[in-house]
Amino acid sequence: MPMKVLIIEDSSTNIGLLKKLVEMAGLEAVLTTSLTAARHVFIHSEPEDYLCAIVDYDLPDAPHGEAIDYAINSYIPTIVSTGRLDEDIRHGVLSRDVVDYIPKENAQMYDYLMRLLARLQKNKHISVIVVGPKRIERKATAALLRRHNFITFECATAREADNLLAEHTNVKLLFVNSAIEDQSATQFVAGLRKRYSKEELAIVGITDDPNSLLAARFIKSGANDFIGRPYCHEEFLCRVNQNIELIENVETIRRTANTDYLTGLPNRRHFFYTVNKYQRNQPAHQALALVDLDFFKAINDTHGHDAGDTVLQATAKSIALHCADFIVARFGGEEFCIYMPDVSAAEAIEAMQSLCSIISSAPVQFNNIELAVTASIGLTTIPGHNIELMLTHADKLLYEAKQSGRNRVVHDAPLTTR
Ligand SMILES: Nc1nc2c(ncn2[C@@H]2O[C@H](COP(=O)(O)OP(=O)(O)OP(=O)(O)O)[C@@H](O)[C@H]2O)c(=O)[nH]1
Repeated sequence: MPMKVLIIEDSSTNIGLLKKLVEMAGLEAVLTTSLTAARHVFIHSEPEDYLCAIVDYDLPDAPHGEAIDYAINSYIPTIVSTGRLDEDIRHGVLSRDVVDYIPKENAQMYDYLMRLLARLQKNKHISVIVVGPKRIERKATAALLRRHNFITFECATAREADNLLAEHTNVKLLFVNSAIEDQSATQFVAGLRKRYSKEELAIVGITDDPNSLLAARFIKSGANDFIGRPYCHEEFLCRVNQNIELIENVETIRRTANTDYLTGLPNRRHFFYTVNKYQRNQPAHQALALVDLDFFKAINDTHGHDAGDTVLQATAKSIALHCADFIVARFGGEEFCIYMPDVSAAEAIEAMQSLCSIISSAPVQFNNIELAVTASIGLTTIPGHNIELMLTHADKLLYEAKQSGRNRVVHDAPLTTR
């Protein structure tokens, strides 16, 4: 079920626009036109059902931001929309615990709102650690982050921060105060940088003395960024988002570079990288299979290239599902590769024979036509071979499978294991 967004807005034009934006973000818009109506709707709800509220600053029954207080006190992260933005209103908005504000007059701001909604959804899965000697300051920073839906952890020392990092895998951002007590903050940052790259973990240094040289020292020690206290909330948010987005962009580039565009399976490059990592541990058992669709050219020639693509996607799905414990990749064309670490020859033979049957017994649907598909599989199970040698062997066995009639597995396991 999609999460909800509570909209409290009295202008019918804006309410329609906000509804559309919220729905475009894959969320459910709950529309109310006054504070009274919002109270009525929300009384039957749980705060957990709501991703956030978008609240008009100035409503007929709440002219001074009272609806904002209502949403915040109901534990819903609150975004304020406002038609006027003089210094008084800006101060009135930012003195409350809001996520952000959007001035209504600017069309660009709706684009900003879309990004904010996406950000709030993603942040629910991102952890941030705040390290600093003073409890009250840590709590204030963590509260600011929680407003944006981040999962937060706080600690006083570098040692505790190390433990938190070891315990939690989805930490993407770490704030460290320059005055931590058990280690110099810059040494701590330099140590972290040996273990976590800038694209894995963003580190932001904090100092109470913005005029010190600490900013440069933090950055030179490997911090991604630096911020002085007391924070300007808007600057704080911009820096948090910028650092998280950088990490996400690198993740996207990495994922794209490692993935086959048509099937979504890992590509050849990623396959080699992963298998090499496994082989460093010299597994006692290992097997490798090359899976090649039979007469695939005929499917393209008879039904068109889109039909061929659909068959490749369906086959990739079957392989991924059936070989979830193995490392699989699309090698190119109609050829897939499966590396099976720590499985005996007998288990590998059984897994590949069953894959072969699964492919041949499930014709692929394309434009109301059933396309029969079969695959030939070359499987090598000889221990101790490196990946290149395994591929050469599997390729020869695949050739034998094709020559001896297709739709079969040919392997090199000794007779005793069969
Ligand atoms: N639709 C589609 N076709 C592709 C793609 N990549 C390669 N092909 C086609 O796959 C076909 C492979 O043909 P062949 O190498 O002759 O293999 P085959 O017809 O399966 O014959 P055997 O392997 O001997 O059973 C070629 O026609 C390629 O153009 C792709 O991404 N999509």
